[in-house]
Amino acid sequence: MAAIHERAEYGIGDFVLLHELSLPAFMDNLRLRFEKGRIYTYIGEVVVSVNPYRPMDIYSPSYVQDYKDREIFERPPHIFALADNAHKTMKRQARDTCIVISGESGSGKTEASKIIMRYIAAVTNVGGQREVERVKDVLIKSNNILEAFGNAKTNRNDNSSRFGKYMDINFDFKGDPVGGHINNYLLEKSRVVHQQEGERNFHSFYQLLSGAPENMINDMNLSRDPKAYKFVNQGGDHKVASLNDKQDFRGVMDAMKATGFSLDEISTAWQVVAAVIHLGNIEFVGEDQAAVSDQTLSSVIGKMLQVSREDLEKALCSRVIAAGGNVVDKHLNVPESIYAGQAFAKAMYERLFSWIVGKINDAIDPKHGGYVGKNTVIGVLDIYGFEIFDNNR
Ligand SMILES: Nc1ncnc2c1ncn2[C@@H]1O[C@H](COP(=O)(O)OP(=O)(O)OP(=O)(O)O)[C@@H](O)[C@H]1O
Repeated sequence: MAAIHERAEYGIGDFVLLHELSLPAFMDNLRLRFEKGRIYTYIGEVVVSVNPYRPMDIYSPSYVQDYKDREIFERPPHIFALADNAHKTMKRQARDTCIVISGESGSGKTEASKIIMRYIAAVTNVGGQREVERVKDVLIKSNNILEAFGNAKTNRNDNSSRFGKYMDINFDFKGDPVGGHINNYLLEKSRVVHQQEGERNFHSFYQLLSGAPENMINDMNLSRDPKAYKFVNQGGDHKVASLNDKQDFRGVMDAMKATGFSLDEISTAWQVVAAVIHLGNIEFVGEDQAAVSDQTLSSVIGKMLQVSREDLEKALCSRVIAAGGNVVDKHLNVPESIYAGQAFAKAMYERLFSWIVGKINDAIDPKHGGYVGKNTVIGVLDIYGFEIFDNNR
């Protein structure tokens, strides 16, 4: 049992063995263990994890070896044991397994899912097959891309996932990863046009502004200062000490290339981000019939989206109505056009995100590497945490 491997001073390693089953006893044990640097505690086969908010030297290769092919209660509580158990069960019983990670925002769910993936990557493919290495590489690198476009700084977490993720990793009969699939759901698209005090838009916007090379910035008619753009400056200070947007931009570019995005596709993705940034600054004039006030700006956005200025303005300032078999364009007034612009920005960004996830899925589709045999999956559900907003949109 877990307790055998840890001295009493570290508290009880499995809550099932607590002498008294009460909330205070539970919390006292959790606190004691945390103070002694033990962030993981079991409740049977469930792992309770307390976010240390500091790097811990407990994920190195020697720890991987300590947990590899062991039974869950053989070693002190660790998320590696859970990952190993899922992998072993799947292999031994040829049965699909699922790991559910839940907790409030900032509690460490996404980090936990990455630790699980890195553990699985470390203990598989002893044979060194190239395709398995490629799949593992894409699975790990795709996190950079997903986080750039789907994570944001919130008041609770500098790198908060603003979408839910369910990821399947497919394994062959030997237990080596041969592919995967990511289901994303409920991207918080309202953030594209509105951020609360102290929060930011998705990282991608700031990464583009600070990391893109000069010629790209010029081609997109951008200035580097987020304060110049309404959709990215509502939360106040855009600098986040724990993030390096410039460096992260390069990381995302590398990850996109490694995942199989063509240069053209990468450029298109950033152009959509630039178009959204510019869209926030569009203003409208007019009484009943709104018109875009700065046509130079609508030309720039049109260029990013490869549509004419006229078509873009029409999309923002009118809507199509079908009545009695007739289809007519109805002019919008200024508030309606502002609303249309915001809806357009949100829809475009959401589609961009889904398209990116689709591209990653193409790259890790088991059939991509020619795998046709039977496979089993480990599913990892990382569902975003609960928060209380001033305004729940
Ligand atoms: N095991 C860990 N070791 C060290 N630091 C950690 C660990 N887990 C989480 N952290 C720290 O806590 C931060 C928040 O964790 P994470 O983003 O995983 O939370 P989350 O539960 O996924 O939040 P959200 O629901 O907002 O996405 C991380 O950026 C990291 O700094």
